Amino acid sequence: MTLTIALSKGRIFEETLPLLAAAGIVPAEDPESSRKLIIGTNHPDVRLVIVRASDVPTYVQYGAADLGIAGRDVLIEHGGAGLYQPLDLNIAKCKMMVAVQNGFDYDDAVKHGARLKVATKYPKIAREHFAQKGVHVDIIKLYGSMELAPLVGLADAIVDLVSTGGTLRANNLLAVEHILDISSRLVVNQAALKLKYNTIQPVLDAFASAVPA
Ligand SMILES: Nc1ncnc2c1ncn2[C@@H]1O[C@H](COP(=O)(O)OP(=O)(O)OP(=O)(O)O)[C@@H](O)[C@H]1O
Ligand SMILES: O=P(O)(O)OC[C@H]1O[C@H](OP(=O)(O)OP(=O)(O)O)[C@H](O)[C@@H]1O
Repeated sequence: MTLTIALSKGRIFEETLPLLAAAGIVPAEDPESSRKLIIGTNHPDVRLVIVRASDVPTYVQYGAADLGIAGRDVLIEHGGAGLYQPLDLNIAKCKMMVAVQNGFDYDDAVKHGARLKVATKYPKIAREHFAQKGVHVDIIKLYGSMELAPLVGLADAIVDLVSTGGTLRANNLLAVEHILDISSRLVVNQAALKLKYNTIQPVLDAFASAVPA
């Protein structure tokens, strides 16, 4: 029975290679250098489909892929319908933070009930966070490079992923609030798990045994 695994290029693909290896799966090509979107493996019945990170849940939800790996950020924004999420893989770790330009008094703005303009690729997470704090916000949806928004007056604050903090520092920004710890999870199509149980379960077990500390 064919098994299709949805992955994104870059850090998730790189950090998934050891997990695939634990399941005895070795990709036939490197998606960084190949333009192919369907990549075979050493198993004739296992293939990888290479999609945008934020599209992984959609491919798995509709059964176009049986399994996928996606960040918690992406899964929250997607909503998780039709997905079984059995395993935190502890890869692609980072934090979802609120950041502002150095010199912007975030605490004071919050204390005085200012209405904040918040630029983000993660509107659901941002909306929920500020609703919990009781802060009024206008969410400005962006698709990348959120760090630019406060520098050019598009927003007062951003909600974005932070790992080393290097991108914030390079752009004169400061993290002012931690929202969530993020890592990537294995997602499985709920129908596929039942129909292909004998194929999928050993892969889940192998991944579970290889999750980094
Ligand atoms: N700097 C980082 N360090 C560690 N993990 C990260 C970092 N940035 C993002 N991630 C995690 O890795 C996942 C994939 O990130 P990646 O940069 O490959 O895709 P993207 O550019 O965010 O997505 P898309 O292509 O859909 O816009 C993110 O969803 C997040 O969970
Ligand atoms: O704290 P740091 O270690 O600097 O990492 C944070 C950066 O990493 C992510 O971007 P990424 O590198 O994935 O680029 P992208 O926005 O093109 O996806 C994220 O959107 C931040 O900009």
